[in-house]
Amino acid sequence: MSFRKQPPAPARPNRCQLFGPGSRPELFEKMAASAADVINLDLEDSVAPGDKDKARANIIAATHDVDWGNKYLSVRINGLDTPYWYRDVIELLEGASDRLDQIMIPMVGCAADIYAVDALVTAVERAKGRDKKITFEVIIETAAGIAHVEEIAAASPRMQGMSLGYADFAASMGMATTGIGGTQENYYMTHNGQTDYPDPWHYAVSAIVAACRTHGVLPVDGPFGDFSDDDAYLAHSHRVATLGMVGKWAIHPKQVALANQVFTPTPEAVANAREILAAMEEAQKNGLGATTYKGKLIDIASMKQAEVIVRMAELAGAG
Ligand SMILES: CC(C)(COP(=O)(O)OP(=O)(O)OC[C@H]1O[C@@H](n2cnc3c(N)ncnc32)[C@H](O)[C@@H]1OP(=O)(O)O)[C@@H](O)C(=O)NCCC(=O)NCCSC(=O)C[C@H](O)C(=O)O
Ligand SMILES: [Mg+2]
Repeated sequence: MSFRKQPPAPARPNRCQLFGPGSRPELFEKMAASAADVINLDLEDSVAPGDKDKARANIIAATHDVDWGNKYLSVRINGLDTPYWYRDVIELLEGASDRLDQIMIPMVGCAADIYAVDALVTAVERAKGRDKKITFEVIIETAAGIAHVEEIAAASPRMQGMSLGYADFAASMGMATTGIGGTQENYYMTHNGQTDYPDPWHYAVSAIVAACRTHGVLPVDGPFGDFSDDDAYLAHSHRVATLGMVGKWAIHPKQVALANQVFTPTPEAVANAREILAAMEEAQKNGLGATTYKGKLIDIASMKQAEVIVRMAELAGAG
């Protein structure tokens, strides 16, 4: 491994991020009562242009009036190409309580976008004497965002999370689909009469995971639009969990349990991981760097893989 050790990601559960429009305050208590680890109150695309000011006021009030328990509370501001984002930042940081944990920045295309928001956030925090430093999550959802994904992951010490935004990403890349995540009807292969549907998002997911793991940021999967299809949500979530993502958005409350199911290691997976660690500990006592477990090779790298599973379970309170 490089002499530069890979920094750990933030040690907090992030299995599911439940979204809700700031223009629908009647949902806030329901979101707070959900099993989601993270709450994303939205000022961007789920809020109509005419409702931005009212949504902002609703969210600021909710940071004072709603009991969010131990959830990580995040607010998605508007993109830097809009006339709203600077008011979102200023009014949130001048008016929200210190229950606010994070600002989510959409449509990020380069490190300078993060620099701009960081400068404004830092100034208002200082002006208002806010001791609790706001963290950042970004959404990678444009061609520029994926092209510059690593500089974005490294752009600020506030960076804690990075999500893939499927709808805007597909539009920005010029993809011939209106699907939001999952396999796509026209992205298929045929051979000897057999048709398979590979994953059209694999490159973006892997690029985000690599950038995040290099810089100690949580890689998170964004929305899955068809909330009537649980099986497809689960399949998509298992794919991105296998590739290294730690959680997924829920755009409807019924998706929360599905995300928690996928991103909480099963008792069997945790037991298996712990047995691998025990087998390697025994091997190393006998001066061995590699041994077999259930008839397969395990070595020091297997310990690191097992530690990922155990750590995920511990963060989810299932360790
Ligand atoms: C998708 C929805 C518009 C559906 O709303 P609605 O029709 O009201 O839902 P239901 O009637 O099925 O509601 C059933 C019960 O659940 C409550 N509910 C609904 N939504 C939520 C929620 N988000 N959190 C908590 N509770 C919720 C209803 O009140 C009902 O409760 P009850 O009557 O007591 O049984 C709506 O779910 C919604 O707006 N979801 C969030 C959409 C959103 O935030 N979108 C932005 C993120 S995705 C995105 O922006 C794309 C991304 O950037 C990209 O580019 O890919
Ligand atoms: Mg988007």
